[in-house]
Amino acid sequence: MAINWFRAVPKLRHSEPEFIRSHAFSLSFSPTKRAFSGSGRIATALSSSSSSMSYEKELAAAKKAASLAALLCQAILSLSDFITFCLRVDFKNGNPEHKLSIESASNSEHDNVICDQLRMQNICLSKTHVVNLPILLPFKHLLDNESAVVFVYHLQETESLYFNPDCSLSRPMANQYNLSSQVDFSYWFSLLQKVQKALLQSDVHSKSDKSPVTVADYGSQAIVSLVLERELPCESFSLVAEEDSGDLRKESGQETLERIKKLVNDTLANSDFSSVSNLTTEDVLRAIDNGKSEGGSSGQHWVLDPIDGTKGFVRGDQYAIALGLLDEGKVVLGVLACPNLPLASISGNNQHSSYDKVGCLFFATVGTGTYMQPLDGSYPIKVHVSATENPEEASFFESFEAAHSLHDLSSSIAQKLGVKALPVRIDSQAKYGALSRGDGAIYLRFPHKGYREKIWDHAAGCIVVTEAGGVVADAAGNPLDFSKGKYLDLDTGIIVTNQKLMPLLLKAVRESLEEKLSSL
Ligand SMILES: Nc1ncnc2c1ncn2[C@@H]1O[C@H](COP(=O)(O)O)[C@@H](O)[C@H]1OP(=O)(O)O
Ligand SMILES: [Mg+2]
Repeated sequence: MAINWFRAVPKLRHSEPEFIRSHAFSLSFSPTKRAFSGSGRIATALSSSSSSMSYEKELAAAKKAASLAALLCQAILSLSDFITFCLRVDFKNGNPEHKLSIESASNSEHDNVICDQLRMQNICLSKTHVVNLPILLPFKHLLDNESAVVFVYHLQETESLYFNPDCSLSRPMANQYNLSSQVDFSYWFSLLQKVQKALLQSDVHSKSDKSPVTVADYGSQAIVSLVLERELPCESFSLVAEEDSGDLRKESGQETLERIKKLVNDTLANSDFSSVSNLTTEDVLRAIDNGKSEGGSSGQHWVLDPIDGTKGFVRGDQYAIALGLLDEGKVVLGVLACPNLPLASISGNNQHSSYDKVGCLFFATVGTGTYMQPLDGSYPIKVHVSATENPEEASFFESFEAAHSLHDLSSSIAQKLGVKALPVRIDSQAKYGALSRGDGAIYLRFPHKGYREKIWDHAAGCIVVTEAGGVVADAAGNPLDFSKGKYLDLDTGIIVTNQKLMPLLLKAVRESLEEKLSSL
């Protein structure tokens, strides 16, 4: 039995009559489900928060926009004519120069170029072969590197093979294929040597303008921009976003633009925005270019990363659609859609989860806490950062990509703190989401010298963590300043943890940075 809780029209900052009518809602509490439910567009948000109504309208629009963009990205990932195969060889020696990455689209020039090159090497590599190819080779001999990771993709299947310096395979791959380090890799060694030669000879590792990530990036930005504009009609709508339409307006961008238009229209047609789904290419370009704002310290600015963690997206791992709202230079609202993030904990200590349910939406408004909602639309729950005071129990997150953050420095900091667990390496602001629900207790990010952090890479994540009780700071302990335009003014790194661990973490960071400096 559901108890009728109340029926109300929320107090609004902007009081358009039409808006008020459409946002009247009813809210009920079900003792059996122990949850609120409701009708009306912001009932879900209200069921989880009643203390501050000021950003409800924006939050509802942002959740909708991010969820739709996530849907678009997932749809793109599942399109068979986009990702027929992708072979990526990533040398884990911390040197970004040593990367070899192929993205390919069916019947595209890339497929043909790769296959031609391989044929010249007497390797007949059809798409099926690529998919079934268990690339088991000792990269150590091949490239004289410490270790290597090879990813083979086909549609949504992703297999990650970890090779250790002794040529053995790391789990779970070894288990999956029932292999041991005694397996003779010599055949694969010679095959892959040829594959590598072919790949290096072919000029295919430039980003294709038809690559799924390009289409998803632009498509996601167009959708978020359209939904926000539609839901929040306001003269001073301002969006600071990563992409602009420059390349799409060129002759060479026309085919990609058509694909984006179709995917955006299809996504909108299947949503409650079906009335906006007949967009022309000009509409799409205009929506993308809405994101040209520079941000700053006055007024309101939406901040969007349409696909944060593009490397993870291509690899089939973690990525996020990250949307924040700045009000007078402060982040007041954040939504993170993480389509591949398991609902269960991904902490280094969680050995048991099968991760069969994925897709999380994290959202927070200032002063009301952080909520996590499965992307399938079921009820949100309030989340909190880990309460641990003991660094030995704390597992920590860092970038998957060694090129994005100094793994050695994180390892030195973790060692000083006495952290026992291995680092959890995942892409994108999904790290902030996972941290906000206590999967791990620390996030360390130390980009290589010269890299400038952008506001869209941290705005949403920052409020999601702080509203869950965490602290986000630069390496000196200062809060991040989002009021300076597109960039964060940082020259060190970003550290995140709970309030109790922050003093210890800051001390370890300071000592490790000093050691690093003195060793130069
Ligand atoms: N050299 C770099 N150093 C640090 N971060 C980078 C670098 N290059 C790109 N990024 C950005 O880091 C973010 C992903 O970080 P993480 O390693 O945590 O997944 C992305 O926003 C990515 O940009 P982009 O969004 O353009 O791919
Ligand atoms: Mg990003």
